[in-house]
Amino acid sequence: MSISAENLVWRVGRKTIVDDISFEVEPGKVLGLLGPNGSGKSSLLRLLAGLRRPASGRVLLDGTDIARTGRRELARRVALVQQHAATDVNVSVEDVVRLGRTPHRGPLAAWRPADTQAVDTALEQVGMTGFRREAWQSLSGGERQRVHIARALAQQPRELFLDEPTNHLDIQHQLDLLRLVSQLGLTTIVALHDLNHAAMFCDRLLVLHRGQVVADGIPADVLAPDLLRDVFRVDCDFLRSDDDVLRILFRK
Ligand SMILES: Nc1ncnc2c1ncn2[C@@H]1O[C@H](COP(=O)(O)OP(=O)(O)OP(=O)(O)O)[C@@H](O)[C@H]1O
Repeated sequence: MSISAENLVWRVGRKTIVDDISFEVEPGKVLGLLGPNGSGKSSLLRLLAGLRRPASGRVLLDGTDIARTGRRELARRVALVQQHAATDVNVSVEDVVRLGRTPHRGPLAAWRPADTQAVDTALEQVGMTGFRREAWQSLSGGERQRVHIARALAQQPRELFLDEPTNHLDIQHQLDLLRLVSQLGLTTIVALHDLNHAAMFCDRLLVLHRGQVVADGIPADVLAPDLLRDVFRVDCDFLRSDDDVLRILFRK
């Protein structure tokens, strides 16, 4: 397994936000994290990336507990793009993406051709090469989102965690981004709200409700009418497209 969570629990005060969550992701697969607002998706991603310590349970990367992995080593291996990721003003797009190289470089190490290559490739992958000299603060919300993803890709992680990466993007860029993510070959965990996108681009889905896993499986099994009614409070019909992908039609 690339990454696994074992009985993860995270609390704030007396409130249990992540409640005994376990799952595994095979190398190179895309796991979609679904759930209503406040169900614990972002909290779980932060635990997986080592930004929060679980109250109990553990996160394993190739069988090693991340609590025993150094911060730098972890940063070379996993990248998290958070919602509303902030970046300092007065920097260029390229500067932001170059930050992704930090875990790979020593404190006084010279910038290497491999670093330039990683930055160039990452900008290209998200379609932002033409913006590299632009000021960060001049970008639209969607462009900023793509640059943050480029920074994560420049990190050249093996595990990529994305928290609602499409939420500022127009429909073309939403589809481009999810297509890119699904083709990278990285072990990816992506929190999404669009259930159709989850069905199109994820190998597996994990559905959270009130901090617990209520479904785990392939999209065709997980996205069932009962689950959508009970967890998301919506009624819907299902179709199969010509390319055999599930399509959810929401009722008015
Ligand atoms: N640091 C914190 N302190 C207090 N409560 C928190 C903290 N972080 C998260 N929570 C609470 O935990 C619950 C889950 O939040 P989380 O952001 O993980 O959910 P989510 O599924 O990502 O939601 P959304 O879809 O709205 O982004 C929410 O009720 C939130 O208010």
